[in-house]
Amino acid sequence: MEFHGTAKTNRLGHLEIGGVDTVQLAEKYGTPLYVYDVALIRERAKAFKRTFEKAGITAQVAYASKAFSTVAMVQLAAEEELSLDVVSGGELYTALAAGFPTEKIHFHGNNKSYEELVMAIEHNIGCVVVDNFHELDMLMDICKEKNTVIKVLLRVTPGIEAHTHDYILTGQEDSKFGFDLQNGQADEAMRKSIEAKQIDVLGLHCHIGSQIFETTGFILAAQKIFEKLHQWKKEMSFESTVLNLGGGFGIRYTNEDDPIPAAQYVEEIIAEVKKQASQYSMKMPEIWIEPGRSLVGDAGTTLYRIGSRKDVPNVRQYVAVDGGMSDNIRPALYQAKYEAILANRAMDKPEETVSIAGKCCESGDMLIWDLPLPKSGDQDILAVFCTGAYGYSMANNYNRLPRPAVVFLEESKDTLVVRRETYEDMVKLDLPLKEKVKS
Ligand SMILES: Cc1ncc(COP(=O)(O)O)c(C=O)c1O
Ligand SMILES: N[C@@H](CCCC[NH3+])C(=O)O
Repeated sequence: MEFHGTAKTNRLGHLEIGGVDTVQLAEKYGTPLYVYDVALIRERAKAFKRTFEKAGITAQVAYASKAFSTVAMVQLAAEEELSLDVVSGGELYTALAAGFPTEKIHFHGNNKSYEELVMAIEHNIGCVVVDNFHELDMLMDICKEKNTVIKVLLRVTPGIEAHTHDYILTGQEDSKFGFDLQNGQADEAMRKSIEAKQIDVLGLHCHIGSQIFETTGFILAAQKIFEKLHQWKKEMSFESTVLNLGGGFGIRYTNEDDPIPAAQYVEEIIAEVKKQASQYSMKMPEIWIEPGRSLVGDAGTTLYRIGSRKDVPNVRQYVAVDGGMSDNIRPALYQAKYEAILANRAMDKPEETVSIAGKCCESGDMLIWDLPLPKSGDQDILAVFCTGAYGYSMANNYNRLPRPAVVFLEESKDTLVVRRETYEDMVKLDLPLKEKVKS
């Protein structure tokens, strides 16, 4: 199996990441445990930025924090001079708590509340990505009341079916997101925004989906958007200064995945935008992108301790770990596939095929089906790779399982960035009906 980033086997035969022995980490912090290879996140961020710089394109690379939003991660994004995409008051609050520069925050979401919009405006965030008419009206009201102007992008739906799981498609016509580019909605939104004194339209946004392996969808989206921009230039004298083509760049979870390098997505997008701008004699817009998964996905690994085993003769060996769909819901939600090894016996060859079960009370709580592993037993440490995106951020307390801690690894140092939830945390929001029931 191909390791990601700084992951390797050390002289004890253990999996090491960022120069730190993961077996020692499991001892020190307990399991399940999310660990991140910080150098790999930095490398991914630099690769995106470098590609724009090399091409001489003014750009913003906004980290889509929904992939993994914590104060430390947002601070890391700031260190790497990324912008930040937030999609809720909670993500915005996290960014503010991290001290992220507010002018580089972009606020997304298909149902932002009045309170969330007020929060965004009061903190002078960089721009709001407007999704629908309801939001546009609220924004105008709030700005009128506060006598201010808000910079916006209009999110458009270009009518493109990217090749990915149905649940993570967003650019198709029948989508809950954005103004439809073809049925007149986007035209109306643009007209309304241009007329409103409180709205400063920087340009358009579009996000076609997630875990996408080819550039065709991005190219098509750019073409459709430019067709529309050309029309708006003639009809409304509108020229876009920004074109945000979203995120969605795919990563390799298993050998079945064959993504192109980040730089290639960006190079092909730049080439198409240049071509379109020149074809319509329009100014080259700034290009913004919003990678989430491709910045943090393969930098994350989850460490579990193996517990019970169940043999279904001639059918399957179930091997259970101390986490599951509560810390990684992706296999249950999208039939997502992962690779894993035994962190404490990283050199051992596979001897059997087992299926990794979680500990939640659901038959569907299976993390990996048919995984080749060395003969494993109680207390072995299973390392599941590529859990850095939409793992911690989609974690939950089903069965009142406390969410795992998160540790950053870099230059042989481990730093706890999210502490493990405790049983006390599990009941801290509960309000009792009475004093403890006496037995
Ligand atoms: C609007 C928007 N931008 C960016 C992203 C990030 O996507 P990904 O993590 O696939 O890069 C998403 C999630 O799909 C999204 O909805
Ligand atoms: N949460 C999804 C991706 C959705 C991204 C947000 N639009 C995943 O784990 O793949």
